[in-house]
Amino acid sequence: MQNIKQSLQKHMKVKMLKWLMKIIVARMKQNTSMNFLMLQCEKCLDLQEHQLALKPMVFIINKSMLKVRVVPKSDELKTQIRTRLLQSFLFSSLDDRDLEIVINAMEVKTFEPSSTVIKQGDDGAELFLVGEGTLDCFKVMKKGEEAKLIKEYEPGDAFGELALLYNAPRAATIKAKTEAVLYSLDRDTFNLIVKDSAAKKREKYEKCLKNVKVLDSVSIYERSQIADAIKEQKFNPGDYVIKQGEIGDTFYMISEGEATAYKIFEEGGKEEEVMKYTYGDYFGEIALLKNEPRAASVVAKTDLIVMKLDRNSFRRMIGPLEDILQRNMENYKMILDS
Ligand SMILES: Nc1ncnc2c1ncn2[C@@H]1O[C@@H]2COP(=O)(O)O[C@H]2[C@H]1O
Repeated sequence: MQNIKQSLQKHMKVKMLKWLMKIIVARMKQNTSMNFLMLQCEKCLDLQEHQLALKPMVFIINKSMLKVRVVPKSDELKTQIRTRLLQSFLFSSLDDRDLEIVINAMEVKTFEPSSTVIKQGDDGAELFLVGEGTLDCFKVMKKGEEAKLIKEYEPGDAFGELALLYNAPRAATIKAKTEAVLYSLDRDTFNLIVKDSAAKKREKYEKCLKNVKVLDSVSIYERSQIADAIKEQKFNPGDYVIKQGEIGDTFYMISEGEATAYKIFEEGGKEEEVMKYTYGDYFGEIALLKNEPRAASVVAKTDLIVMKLDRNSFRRMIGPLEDILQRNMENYKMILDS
């Protein structure tokens, strides 16, 4: 208790400290949930003034009180887990401190080829991150039907998050295809560190992604995975999002505003408008599909917000839509030829 008090002292005034210590003691006595404690903190604190103090404070409380799970492991293993976590979309928005907690809590589990890791319909209490090996995901779409193979997992992919996010039974069956080394994360640590930000991100971007026409054929589940991988960027009118001739590593979808594409057709020539983009449109795919420099510039016409995917996410999420993208690329030619 003294430790908690000392750590908290660094972050807040005496009055607030007294109040917070009261809550902590009450929480200890009643075993109140962390969410309840957070709610009380948010209600009672003037967030404007104390927003900065809130995060370190909650972190300290979490660490001190929830006895954050630590599974002892070597530095080498920690580095291996970190590498995989950084490849995973689900964990992409965690800061270093949260990553450290997740790494500490993870447990290594190995599975023989053909063994079942998760069974559709079961209760689930852990999420898995693939360290090594590949796995298959099967789903029974309608009662009485055979399970269909819907997905393959490779190192850096995470699965088993739905049961934890939505307190639902396992939505699919996952079987090891090769020998698999998995890092399992327990429900409590997931709830504490990953759940809120992951759920908010999915909710926010799933809505915008529904308006991206090229993703019409993508399943609801795949759309939520794209949401995990998205990074957002804002531009002012006149800003260049993409410059013709540059190397490109990013795919863009517009969630707000408008943009215009310009192309210089011959050396020393002027930029000519070739395309207009609005809400739900995408651009930046040619450089990624063809491994060529940017074929045109794209400039923000209004205030612009884009959802970005990097090359790796694009390959894994949008790559299967290559046919549609190629067909759409033909449209550019038609516009330019007409
Ligand atoms: N189309 C899909 N529908 C539901 N779950 C899927 C699908 N594709 C992959 N999965 C994964 O399969 C996992 C099964 O366990 P969960 O329901 O906890 O979480 C699920 C997802 O991580």
